[in-house]
Amino acid sequence: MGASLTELGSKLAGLMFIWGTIQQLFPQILCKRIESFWTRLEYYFYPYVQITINELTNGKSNEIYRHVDSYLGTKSVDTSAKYLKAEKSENSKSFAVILDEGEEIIDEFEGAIFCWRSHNETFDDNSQGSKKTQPTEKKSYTITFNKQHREIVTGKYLKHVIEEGRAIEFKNKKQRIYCNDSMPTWWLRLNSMWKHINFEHPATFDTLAMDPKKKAEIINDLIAFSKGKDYYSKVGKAWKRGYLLYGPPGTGKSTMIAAISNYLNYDIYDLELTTVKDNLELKKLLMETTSKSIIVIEDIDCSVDLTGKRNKAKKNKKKDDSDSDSDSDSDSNSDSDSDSEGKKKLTLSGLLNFIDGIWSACGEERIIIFTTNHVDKLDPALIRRGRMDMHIEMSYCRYEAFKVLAKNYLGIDTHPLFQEIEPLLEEVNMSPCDVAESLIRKNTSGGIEICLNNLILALKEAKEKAIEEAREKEKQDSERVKEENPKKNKKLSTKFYGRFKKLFR
Ligand SMILES: Nc1ncnc2c1ncn2[C@@H]1O[C@H](COP(=O)(O)OP(=O)(O)OP(=O)(O)O)[C@@H](O)[C@H]1O
Ligand SMILES: [Mg+2]
Repeated sequence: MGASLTELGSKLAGLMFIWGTIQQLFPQILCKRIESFWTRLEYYFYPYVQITINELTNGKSNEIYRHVDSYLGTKSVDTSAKYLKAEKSENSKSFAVILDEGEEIIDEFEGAIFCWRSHNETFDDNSQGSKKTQPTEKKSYTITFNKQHREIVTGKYLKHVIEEGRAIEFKNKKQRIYCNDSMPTWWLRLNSMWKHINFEHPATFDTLAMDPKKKAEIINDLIAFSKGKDYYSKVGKAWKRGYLLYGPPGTGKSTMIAAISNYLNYDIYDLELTTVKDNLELKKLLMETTSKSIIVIEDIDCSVDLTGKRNKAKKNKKKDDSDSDSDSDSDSNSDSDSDSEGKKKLTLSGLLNFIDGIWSACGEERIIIFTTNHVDKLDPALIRRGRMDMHIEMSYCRYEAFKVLAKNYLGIDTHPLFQEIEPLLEEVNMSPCDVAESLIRKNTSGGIEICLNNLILALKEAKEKAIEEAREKEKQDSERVKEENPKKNKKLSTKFYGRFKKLFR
């Protein structure tokens, strides 16, 4: 097809030359007649249409060109094209193979054939008005197809190419982690409120130690979310999802965020609430986040005092009207939002609006994650379902989670010492972080067995310590009860003594 098109092109160029000569020789009316006849002839004999996609339009980069580039990059590897180029951009994880100048690719879509050709013209540019001309490159792609497929191209095919290209770019793009910093106002007027670096955390769901059922549930939820564009628009909900990760220190909450980011290839916006001045700044920060991203607020219980004011408001309300119920929704919070000096500041209702207010729908496909060590300290409105859709408990390391760590750190699926470790892990509350610490010593101390024995020792010590602490606590509690209610205790003991006597009389 490519060769026939080239031949036809050169024949047409010849005919155009003849046409130019005719135009000079014959009067205008005759020329018009010949022109319309020529158009009909051309339409009959040359049934192809061509669309050009330039790299630059009006001096700016053309987004469609980039998507076509990515799309053809994947196609070019399994075609007969001989001259290909390998390129890697700064923001890409891997290199891309693209067509070299003049190469052709035949693509098929819904039974129609499309011929893509890459062009690279170099010309002397003196558009700046300077005497010296600059050699400038003009890159483009042309797509040639039979005119009967015009509707497929404009209706479906180009859309398909752009979407596929965009998906390839997204898959190859390097993830970034953004953080907000306190900056002077003049700086923020000129720059973004977020600073970023590339995110290269090695955590994945495979290396994350947790109950496999729970892990599968989370992965399925993430898949459903990332493919849920149509569903969310059908039910009329903003395309976002909230996850609350809670559990003791070292149980993998931050690691889970990295695993989610790597799984979905989303950027992370690590929101530091303590540097946010007020609700307006929070809103601006939200507006500067992009789609396909994770907004994270770590240790939300310690970030700012979001619960204090609310509790105060509740207490006052209770005082005024002891019968009335205290509502736990954001609306009830508005009174407590302005502080006593009337200054605007960051409030709980500001944060609630950030999560699911009307502004939260700017941008789409976003995940919001809160982490905390103390879930009970959080305001119920902040974590109610719909805001934090999935509550995930990151718990101490049990046997199933240990097996993942053993595989990661020691490269083993089973070992005779596992039999001894299993019951200990069910009894002892040890975080995956501490278990990993025993296993990571493999390189310095030698063998697998030594690592496992170290772990057994650590578990036994932790068990002893826990028993000791429980005993101590029991002792303290009973002493406190005795101190607090000596009379009551006396009464109770005489009462029980009386009954006891009755029973055994
Ligand atoms: N579930 C886990 N799976 C794999 N590694 C884990 C897990 N939990 C902890 N680790 C290891 O322990 C280290 C600390 O974990 P991480 O920072 O994710 O804990 P955290 O729950 O966020 O703790 P904190 O509450 O103190 O922020 C990590 O570097 C990771 O290697
Ligand atoms: Mg953490």
